[in-house]
Amino acid sequence: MSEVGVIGAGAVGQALSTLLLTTRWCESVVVTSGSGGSAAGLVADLDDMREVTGSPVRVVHGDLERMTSCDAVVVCPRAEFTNRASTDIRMAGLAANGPLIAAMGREFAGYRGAVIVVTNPVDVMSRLFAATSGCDRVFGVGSNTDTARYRLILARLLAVPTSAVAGHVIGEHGDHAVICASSTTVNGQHVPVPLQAVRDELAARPRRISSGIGRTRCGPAGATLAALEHALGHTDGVIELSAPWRGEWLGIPLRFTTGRPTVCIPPLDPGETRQLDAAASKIRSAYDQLHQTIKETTA
Ligand SMILES: NC(=O)c1ccc[n+]([C@@H]2O[C@H](COP(=O)([O-])OP(=O)(O)OC[C@H]3O[C@@H](n4cnc5c(N)ncnc54)[C@H](O)[C@@H]3O)[C@@H](O)[C@H]2O)c1
Repeated sequence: MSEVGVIGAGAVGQALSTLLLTTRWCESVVVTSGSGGSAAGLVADLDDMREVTGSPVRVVHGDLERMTSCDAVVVCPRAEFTNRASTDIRMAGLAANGPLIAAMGREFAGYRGAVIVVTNPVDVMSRLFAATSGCDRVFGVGSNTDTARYRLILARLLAVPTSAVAGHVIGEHGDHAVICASSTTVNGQHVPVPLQAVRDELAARPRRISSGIGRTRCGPAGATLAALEHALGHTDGVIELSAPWRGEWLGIPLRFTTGRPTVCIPPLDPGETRQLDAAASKIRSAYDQLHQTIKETTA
């Protein structure tokens, strides 16, 4: 049994806490939010759900210090800003969310649990949290949602069940996502992937969700739950998460065995290799720029 901390009681934090209550593998969920009001509201709402469903999972409101005794912490706050970007939408959160995540990371210095970062741009924020906290079990959620969407889209385009499709989306959780088409199989056979159609739908899907229900929440919450289950050793298997690799941070497949990850990059063709290099370089330069700004403003 374990205790999970959720930092941020917005769309993702709410959907994730609900999932944690219904999946029932943890003992308690500790929730915190910026003003405290949303966390208190969420705790009361979940208490009601707990009573109705008979879930054994306790939900409590706690501060960041309380979180450091949790087995795992999910970092999903969002700083106040208006996102007016029409491309590279997730990267638009860099300047607003960076100082918030850096400050939070410092609060977790010496923390030994697993940290799952959701806040965008997630590949940069995961690296920032790892650098400021010194924690060595930090993973970012994003490429696993992209991979799930890829499998759904390809299955629909090829009229096969999703279970027949094996493939990954890696790199940036954003405009520089790399579709590993050359290693994708359907029923174990390599297939031609209609790349443009897949890319168009991968870009359209989050927009459709946000314009319909305000924010993406259920997919990312599911992806975060899966990341927690792998990082805490409840599930073994491969999952695409943002993690360090060859001096860079980006979404890559990790094979977890009892909570321990090993990198398992699929074979890439030359075009995919170039795309992955471009994603790594974009994430690195965004991180370097942010790191410099934070250093100057905290000096
Ligand atoms: N990586 C992914 O796959 C993925 C998917 C969806 C959303 N996201 C990102 O996750 C973040 C959260 O998204 P959301 O839709 O839940 O946002 P939201 O605006 O609905 O909720 C944000 C929450 O953060 C809280 N918060 C603000 N400052 C805080 C602080 N200092 N301490 C604790 N909590 C604080 C707010 O009170 C609010 O409860 C965003 O950056 C979003 O872009 C990432």
